[in-house]
Amino acid sequence: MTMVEISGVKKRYEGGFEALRGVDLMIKEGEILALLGPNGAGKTTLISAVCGITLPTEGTIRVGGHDVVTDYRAARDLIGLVPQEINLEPFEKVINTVRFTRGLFGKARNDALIEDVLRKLSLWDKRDSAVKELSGGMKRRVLIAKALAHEPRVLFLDEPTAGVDVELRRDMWEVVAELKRQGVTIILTTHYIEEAEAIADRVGVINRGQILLVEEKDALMARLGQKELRIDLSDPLDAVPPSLEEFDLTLTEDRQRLVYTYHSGAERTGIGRLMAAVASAGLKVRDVSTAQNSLEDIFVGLVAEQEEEDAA
Ligand SMILES: Nc1ncnc2c1ncn2[C@@H]1O[C@H](COP(=O)(O)OP(=O)(O)OP(=O)(O)O)[C@@H](O)[C@H]1O
Repeated sequence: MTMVEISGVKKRYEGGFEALRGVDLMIKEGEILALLGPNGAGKTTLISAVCGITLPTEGTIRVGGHDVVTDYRAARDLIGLVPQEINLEPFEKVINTVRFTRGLFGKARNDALIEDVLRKLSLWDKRDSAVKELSGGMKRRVLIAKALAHEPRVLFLDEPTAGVDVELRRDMWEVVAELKRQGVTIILTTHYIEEAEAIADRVGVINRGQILLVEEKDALMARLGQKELRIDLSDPLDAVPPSLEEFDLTLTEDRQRLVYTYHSGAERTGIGRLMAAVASAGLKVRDVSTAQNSLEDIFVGLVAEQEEEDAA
């Protein structure tokens, strides 16, 4: 079942800036989608639109089949939101803050559930502390607890681990894994590829208000796992020698470097055989180096493509 359905969504802010330029995205129930993108890409705007905080200028969004504009209440009831900015009542006790959120959503009091949420987020010992006494990382945990207090079916995490320590990051990942087991759909925005790698089923890349790619994480990771072996030669070559044909090498323009592409995760990379074949072909090697495709390379490539398209 499709849990979140975003069709043709555009958002133009007052003043004319178009933060979303036609977004289509389907998210299945129980799926974890990580949305990656540089600052200002439109991640927060998109989440705000799905949560009914920002009104799209064009397009429709449904959550659990409910239109977030015309059927706001029903859609919003399904959603938990962990915002990027900490917006807590400083003098309130942790436990009351979390209980209050549940009440806001019209759910009956459930102390066992609140205790469970607070324990999972290592907040139980702090339940009677005033929010203002907590560290920044602890406050972020409270935001997550609040979002979970009304048992959402869809959870949005807007850069949940930006600027937090490794321990909280791991805790958060565990909480996400458990929610997934319960069938909760999770959408998180992040700048960290390792975060997407750790928890996402699919990864989307957004830039300048457009989704540039949505791909199964494993496929994306396979692409990220591609490496290049660069062999610098002492003497320029006219062409790749026929004896090296099977390695599908490319010769760079200066004719002094052979480039071999392989998969770093593969059992057999073929590097040993290649080097032996290079020596047999009588080529003198001056240096070798390797380079890995990073998400940044993928970003840069996608962004360059997008700019070319925009210019066309
Ligand atoms: N209320 C607003 N009025 C006008 N422009 C806005 C408003 N909110 C956001 N923008 C602009 O829309 C663009 C997208 O912002 P958004 O916060 O959605 O990006 P983001 O991908 O979440 O970025 P970050 O990673 O920095 O949080 C930015 O250029 C931002 O300046």
